[in-house]
Amino acid sequence: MAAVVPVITIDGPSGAGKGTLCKALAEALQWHLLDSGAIYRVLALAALHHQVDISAEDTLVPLAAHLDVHFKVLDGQLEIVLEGEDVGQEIRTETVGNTASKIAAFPRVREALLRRQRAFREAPGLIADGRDMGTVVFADAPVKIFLDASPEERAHRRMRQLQEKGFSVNFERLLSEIKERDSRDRNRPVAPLIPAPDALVLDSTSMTIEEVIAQALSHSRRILALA
Ligand SMILES: Nc1ncnc2c1ncn2[C@@H]1O[C@H](COP(=O)(O)OP(=O)(O)O)[C@@H](O)[C@H]1O
Ligand SMILES: Nc1ccn([C@@H]2O[C@H](COP(=O)(O)OP(=O)(O)O)[C@@H](O)[C@H]2O)c(=O)n1
Repeated sequence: MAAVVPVITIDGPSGAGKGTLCKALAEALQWHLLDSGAIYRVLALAALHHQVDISAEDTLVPLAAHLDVHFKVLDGQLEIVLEGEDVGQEIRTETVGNTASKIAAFPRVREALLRRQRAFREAPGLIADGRDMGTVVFADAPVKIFLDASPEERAHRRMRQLQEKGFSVNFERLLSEIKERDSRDRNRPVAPLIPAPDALVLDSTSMTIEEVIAQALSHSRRILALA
């Protein structure tokens, strides 16, 4: 029987540091990486491009099922290609993030993206970044981490990150968007954002990136009995 490929799931709200932690874990362990939020963001962008009504689940489901998206690594950089176009930058705006959060509340949209996400599980292992990685998509994962931080800290982090990318941002608006998105992600009936019962919960509000990485790595190594 083929060995089950191990998965480390990292779930949590926007700006908690999931992407940063996942990249560091993937590099340290030389494992594959799934940014599931990018898939929801690409779907949101496709819906906006095609002027699909984002409140209509019936029209979003076929779009999700046939989404023409490819993830390519070029010169060590991840390219996200939607219908032949690199959309790596375009999907990072808060407008796209908010739209993603709205369409992610539809159960059949989530269902249509399940197989695509599970296909990332390849040897030697996968680091999976999202909201429902440990509760739904990879519920059998041996290592689950729920990364959190206060909304204010997350809004500060997001503001600095967006400013570095050249976007102009308003802190108060960002904070209220983060709170609105949190509430939608936590309160939806399907795959809500909650820690899996067997997840290690890390509150990174007062932790440096290095501390978060060190704790996550030692927890993972202990469970997976890695050197
Ligand atoms: N512990 C931390 N302390 C300070 N800044 C952090 C920390 N973790 C991540 N960041 C920064 O916060 C921003 C958001 O992190 P990111 O990994 O994109 O979050 P997420 O994927 O959860 O939305 C990035 O600019 C990142 O460098
Ligand atoms: N596994 C996932 C990943 C993202 N999402 C949705 O997609 C949106 C964008 O995800 P993201 O991970 O890129 O967001 P950030 O945490 O980077 O802001 C989230 O607000 C969620 O609503 C989800 O529902 N399930």
